Amino acid sequence: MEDSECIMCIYSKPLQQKRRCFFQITESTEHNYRQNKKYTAAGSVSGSVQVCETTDCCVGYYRIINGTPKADVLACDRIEKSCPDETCKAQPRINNQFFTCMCSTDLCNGNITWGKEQTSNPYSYFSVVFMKKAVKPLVGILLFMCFWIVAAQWRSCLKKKKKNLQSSSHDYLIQPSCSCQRTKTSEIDISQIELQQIVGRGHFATVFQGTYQGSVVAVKFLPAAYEHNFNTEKEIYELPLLKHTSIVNFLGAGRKPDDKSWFIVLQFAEYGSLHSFLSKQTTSWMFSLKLCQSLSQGLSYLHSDLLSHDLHKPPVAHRDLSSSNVLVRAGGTCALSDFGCSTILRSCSDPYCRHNQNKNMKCIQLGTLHYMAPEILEGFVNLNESMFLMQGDVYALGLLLWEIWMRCSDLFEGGAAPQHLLPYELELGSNLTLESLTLYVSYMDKRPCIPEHWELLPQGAALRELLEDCWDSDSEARLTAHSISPLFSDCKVSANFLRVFKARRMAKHHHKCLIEVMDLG
Ligand SMILES: Nc1ncnc2c1ncn2[C@@H]1O[C@H](COP(=O)(O)OP(=O)(O)OP(=O)(O)O)[C@@H](O)[C@H]1O
Repeated sequence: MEDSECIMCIYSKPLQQKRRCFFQITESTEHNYRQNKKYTAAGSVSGSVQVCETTDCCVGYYRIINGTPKADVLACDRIEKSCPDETCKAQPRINNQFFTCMCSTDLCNGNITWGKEQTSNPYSYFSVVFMKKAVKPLVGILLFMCFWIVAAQWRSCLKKKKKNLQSSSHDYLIQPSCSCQRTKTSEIDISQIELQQIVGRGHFATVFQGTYQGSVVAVKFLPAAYEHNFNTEKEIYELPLLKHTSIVNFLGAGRKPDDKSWFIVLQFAEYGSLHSFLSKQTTSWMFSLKLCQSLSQGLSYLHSDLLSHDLHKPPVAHRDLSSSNVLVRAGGTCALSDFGCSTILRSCSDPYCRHNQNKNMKCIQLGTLHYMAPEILEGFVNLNESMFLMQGDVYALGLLLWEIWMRCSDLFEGGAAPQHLLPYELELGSNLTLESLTLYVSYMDKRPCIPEHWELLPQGAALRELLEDCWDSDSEARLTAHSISPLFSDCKVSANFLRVFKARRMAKHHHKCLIEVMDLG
């Protein structure tokens, strides 16, 4: 009886079939070899059909040649994500020349479909885009005039509403899950600081070494016109619970009475920026791990959403991570700094909180170009989506780990690590442009070169895997900062980094450190 019930139950349930997608990888395209390999591994391939191993989505990468879409890559998607569309709807990538699509029915990626304003003929689509571009300003002016008249009538009404909002925002401050709390920092009088030499310059700031209340400090001066940057950075430092060993310690801020410049007083980092540190010296394997560990812990902490004793620290996306914005302290640990472009990711819709969120587009242009994630280069980042901003930081973290390991003498024969280079400096030169970088990183899907001989080192494969999982072109496929930092935690010095690292990777979401690091020194 039991047996027959069991058989009935098997036959009454439809067998869960795996998704089948068209498979094609055009070898002649410049689409990256590594990426192609990952698509090949996404399922078993038989001729032009792939049976997906882990996902229910088919993907297509198309480009327009003589007005016709030609498939570069057709395959199963590499990671599980939502793809509700039954047909493969075109999503433009770069300059409307490249399109991706994603869909969830068998063999749906064989045909790319076009949205309302797109047509099956991409030429017509481009002409629609062109028309839109040309007509837009005219329509814009007309609309603006209409709105201006209406706006005048509604102005007084809006003023009233704004008043109401401001008063309700005070109630809001006491809600910890979505708070805009700040810690009170004392204002510092510039006469209390004894300034010494300049130790750094950025796009906006000049940084001095100085002494304040008997301690060595760094004083970051911003010209009077950069009040917005000053306020953004100060606001981040004043968030409750922001103090962490891997985030530079904020001591206070103020304004100089003479030239009205703003200043921020920070704990002094003896080795300066990671950039200047790596330019001057190489590291041992253990030293490099210390740098990587503290760096990833700092980012994980910055991204965390913490609630402790009625204090709430919302997640923060740095958005300008680079080796110039990471400092190295005397103990050989990293500390994150320069939060002038950062965004506080509050999970609230209250306008009072929202208006404080930094959506400064200038930052995207000013942030060091080299570290910009492909989705940021392509302009596909929705500034309202926290995940995208944080995963942009993880991409930059991958580049920073690469930068550190490229200066680790234990990873090079005879200890001869190459001179320090920024990511993509070797491939694109020191004056790289947004266009060349977008083409290289986004379309060609290339990344900084990982030395081939690393494969022969016990930890080489693990390093490659970690880097590739940080700088994946698909932001959702990247590791998160929270999952990276435990990889370095409490690492005992012992043999076989690779074996234990692999185990660690399989248990990606465990928070216990499983890595035991090989000491090559
Ligand atoms: N606490 C510190 N200790 C030692 N050096 C520091 C410290 N803070 C900053 N510096 C030095 O000053 C440089 C510029 O600082 P910072 O990056 O904060 O300026 P910025 O104008 O905001 O930079 P960016 O051009 O990235 O926007 C750093 O790269 C570093 O060399």
